[in-house]
Amino acid sequence: MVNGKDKLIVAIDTNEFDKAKELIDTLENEVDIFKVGLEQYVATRGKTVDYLKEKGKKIFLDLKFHDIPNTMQSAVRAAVRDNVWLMTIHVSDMEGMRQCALAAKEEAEKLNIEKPIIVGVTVLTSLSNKDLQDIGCNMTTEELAIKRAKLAKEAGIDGIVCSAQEVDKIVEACGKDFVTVCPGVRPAGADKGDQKRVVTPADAINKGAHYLVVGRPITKAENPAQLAKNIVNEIANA
Ligand SMILES: O=C(O)c1cc(=O)[nH]c(=O)n1[C@@H]1O[C@H](COP(=O)(O)O)[C@@H](O)[C@H]1O
Repeated sequence: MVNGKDKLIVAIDTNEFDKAKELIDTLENEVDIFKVGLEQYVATRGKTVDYLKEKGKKIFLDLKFHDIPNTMQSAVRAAVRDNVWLMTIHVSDMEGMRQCALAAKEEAEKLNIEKPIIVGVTVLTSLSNKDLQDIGCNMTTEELAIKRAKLAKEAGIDGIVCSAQEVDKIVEACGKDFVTVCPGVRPAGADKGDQKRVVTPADAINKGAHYLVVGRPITKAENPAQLAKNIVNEIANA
């Protein structure tokens, strides 16, 4: 039986530090891994990262770097120095991804600390096939996610972010040690919000996802700790 707490990542998407702190305190017994994303990081200038460190929690820094190779690798080095556990870049050109993978390794070795896991975002879970067509991409979300996962692996990135809808195909293509992080997770009957490719926690685990990212279903719940507990149990029983 898997430990649900090792698989659940809660996204603290709020633009106030006090609200983030309140959520972290409320969830501290149920959740070990928290995601600090763009909204929270920019609004609080990274203050939440410091608070999570004080609490001894694992930090997923989700800033989805995408830029020229030199800028990306330099930002990755800074994140390594901040000692985060996992971080995102976008699956982009091979040179950019290769430089990020190398930079993380070099910087961690220099500091003698554990290298953060680097994952590349394949196709956002808020996108559908039609959205891809609209921006000039004639592939399905699944085809593009698999293609990008293979590219990330070839470039030396540790894993990817994808919808659990396609995670089984990615595990098949890239192997079960290639880290898979799946947002767009919704307990049965929960509001989808802007997510289009959603999967329940149990189905995501059964399809091979290593980590599940859940935000609003927990953070907007009347009792976030209870919701987190339910999801942890659903993962463990999957
Ligand atoms: O990189 C991510 O974490 C991410 C990638 C993706 O494809 N889809 C996606 O929703 N996310 C993030 O996962 C979280 C999902 O939040 P909820 O939709 O509220 O559960 C948000 O913080 C998103 O920024």
